[in-house]
Amino acid sequence: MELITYPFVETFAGIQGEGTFMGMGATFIRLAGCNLRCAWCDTTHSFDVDRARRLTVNELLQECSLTQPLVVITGGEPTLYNLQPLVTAIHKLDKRVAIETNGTNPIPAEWDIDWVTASPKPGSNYAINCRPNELKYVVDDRLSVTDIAADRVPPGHVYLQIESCRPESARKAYKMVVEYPELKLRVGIQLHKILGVE
Ligand SMILES: Nc1nc2[nH]cc(C(=O)O)c2c(=O)[nH]1
Ligand code: SF4
Ligand SMILES: [Mg+2]
Repeated sequence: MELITYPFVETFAGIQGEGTFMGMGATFIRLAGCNLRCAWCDTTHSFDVDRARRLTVNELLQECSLTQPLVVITGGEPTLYNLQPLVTAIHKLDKRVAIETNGTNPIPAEWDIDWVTASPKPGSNYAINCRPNELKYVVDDRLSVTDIAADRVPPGHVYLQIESCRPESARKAYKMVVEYPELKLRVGIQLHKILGVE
């Protein structure tokens, strides 16, 4: 049987900079390739699948030092690949697995991912085709409150993330939280960018 390989971009130990687990020590695994092209994407270096090294689960785990309690699989769009073998291997090392997805693809329950962060994007008309634990919307000029699917996650699990630290985005996120209290939104930041780390 042919072993599954993943297009590998980078790994680093740091802190989860976004969402519910913000500030927690995390090992990041970034895979290449994305089915969208967002105007303000901050990981365009993950787009080129052809240039990425293809690693088996074992090779990937050798590459990463899984020192942190949480492992965040991100991209790009990591759901383009069957993540089940990778998640199973990480669980055997007694680590929890979170994923960062744009929400366009279903995530099979068999993958057994512990925490799904979906960040619906304008390029997919804010599609959510998985079952997220939390939602993260980048507040750009286009985002409207009608795009926000607060009913898809438990109350208080929708983050309005400020786009590229822009003051207009921060003001818009603030206003949305205050004007729509019934949606139980939260302003979200990217702590790693404020701290100047990866
Ligand atoms: N520190 C840190 N936290 C993150 N949370 C989600 C990230 C991502 O790029 O998906 C990310 C990232 O790139 N760095
Ligand atoms: S979905 Fe994420 S990785 Fe893909 S283009 Fe948009 S911001 Fe970049
Ligand atoms: Mg990032």
